[in-house]
Amino acid sequence: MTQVSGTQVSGRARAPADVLPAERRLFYGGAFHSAAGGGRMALLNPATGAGLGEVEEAAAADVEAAVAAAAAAFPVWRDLKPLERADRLRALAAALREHAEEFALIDAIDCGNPVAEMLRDVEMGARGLEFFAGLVTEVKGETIPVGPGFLNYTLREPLGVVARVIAYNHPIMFATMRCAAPLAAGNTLIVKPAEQAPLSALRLAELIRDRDLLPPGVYNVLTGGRACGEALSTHPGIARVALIGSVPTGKAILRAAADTVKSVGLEMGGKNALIAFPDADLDKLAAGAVAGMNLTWSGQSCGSTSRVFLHDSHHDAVLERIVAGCAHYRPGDPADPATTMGPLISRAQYDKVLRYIGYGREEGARLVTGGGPITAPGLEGGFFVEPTVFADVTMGMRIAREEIFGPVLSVFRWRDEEELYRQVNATDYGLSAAIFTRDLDTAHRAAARVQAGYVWVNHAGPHFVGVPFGGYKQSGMGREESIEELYACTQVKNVNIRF
Ligand SMILES: NC(=O)c1ccc[n+]([C@@H]2O[C@H](COP(=O)([O-])OP(=O)(O)OC[C@H]3O[C@@H](n4cnc5c(N)ncnc54)[C@H](O)[C@@H]3O)[C@@H](O)[C@H]2O)c1
Repeated sequence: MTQVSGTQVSGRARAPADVLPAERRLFYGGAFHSAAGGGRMALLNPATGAGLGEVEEAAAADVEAAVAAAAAAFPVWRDLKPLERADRLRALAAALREHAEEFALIDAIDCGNPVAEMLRDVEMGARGLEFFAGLVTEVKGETIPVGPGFLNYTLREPLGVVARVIAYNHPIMFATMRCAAPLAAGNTLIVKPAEQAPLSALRLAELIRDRDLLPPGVYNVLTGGRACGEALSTHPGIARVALIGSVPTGKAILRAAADTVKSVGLEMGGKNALIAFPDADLDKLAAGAVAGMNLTWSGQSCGSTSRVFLHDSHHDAVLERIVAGCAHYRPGDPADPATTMGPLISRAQYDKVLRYIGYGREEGARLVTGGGPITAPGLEGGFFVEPTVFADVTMGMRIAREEIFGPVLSVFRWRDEEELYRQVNATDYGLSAAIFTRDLDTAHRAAARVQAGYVWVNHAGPHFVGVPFGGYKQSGMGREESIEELYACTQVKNVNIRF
């Protein structure tokens, strides 16, 4: 196991203190400010349990000040020529790439995801900014024939101040790619990073300020917890609140936003199914089942295919290969480029995952591999749990129905296709699904039957910039990473002229 001491990227040794941002205050109106109530939140390195200092905690008064700053910047940003807005977003993407190693390392230390993967997140962030920069001229209207003597047209206008409340599992990617659409549409933004991993968003704010990348007040960062998220969701000066987070949080935001009738976007959890048909290529299927679990970040992905439905004809052979595939992950210091599996984010998440492993055992699932913490040298203080696979899982069990958000895979055995769909769709979630078959008819038939917003055939896991991502049922409202997200950050005005 890698000793958890100094950190390195590309062979250059750096101490964590050198890379973590010094600025821990709230960022709004182009400057850093101390939290009005003096609140602070402690941060931990989840791989070691070591402290990473504190960040300030925004309370209602800080939300008030940030909303005022974002509202003041709105007309400036809205009225910038669209192509100039696009230039600013592209410059932000370029700055992100210039600092890719730094951002990846900050996230590795702060959220525990391995640095090699976080470099990909930075690249996704930059690509997302560039993608939406390219769409600025799509914030456009249309003409509608209403009869002679009239001209009827629509305009798409930005909403105003948008709040972005985000989860901890891809901090810099969510603070960039998933913030690009509101900015491209001409809105100003308040980002509330996850309380567990806010440092890369603060470093981004520093960069925006130091390099004058965006006008003051356009991109604001409020570190804080639930109270800050709640204040953003209820504030009358915020026109839209968009969440990446859990279903309970999404429901709370939906309720909180009702009084001010805000636009709401929700990207929430999943209990996603991978369906294996008898004709699937067994090696690719097993590799897909392992890849779909996102074990690199300990399964902490909304899209993880944490329910695998293997056909009776290949069940045992594939299960064996899945277990072998899980063994290839190398837990270690997330700042080491050779590490391929990071820890869970926190003690609370670690306890939750172990609790669910307990439920699996108690409810009669068969533990095939894993099932406990990883206690290798150098990782004692970290929140590592073994890749865990349960077989003989049935829909009555909690591990079959509830999102664990950890490295726990539930394997089902199926024989009857109708019963398969019944079980696949028997959850309140509907984010993603994966289908493995060599037959096109089967692939299309299954894709039509699964109640999920994002479907992979013969692979599992990747996202594609420009492709609508979002959930059916309680997994979400709206679609992101695509032009649909841009439209969701606008409102349509209709103008009817009589000559
Ligand atoms: N669909 C997606 O794109 C996507 C991506 C990543 C994670 N997720 C989901 O996120 C969850 C894991 O992340 P988490 O544990 O950080 O989620 P969480 O819901 O606990 O927290 C997400 C964010 O919401 C804030 N928050 C919490 N309570 C709030 C409230 N009442 N009002 C306003 N804001 C509030 C948190 O401070 C945090 O910033 C999982 O369910 C996962 O599936 C979804």
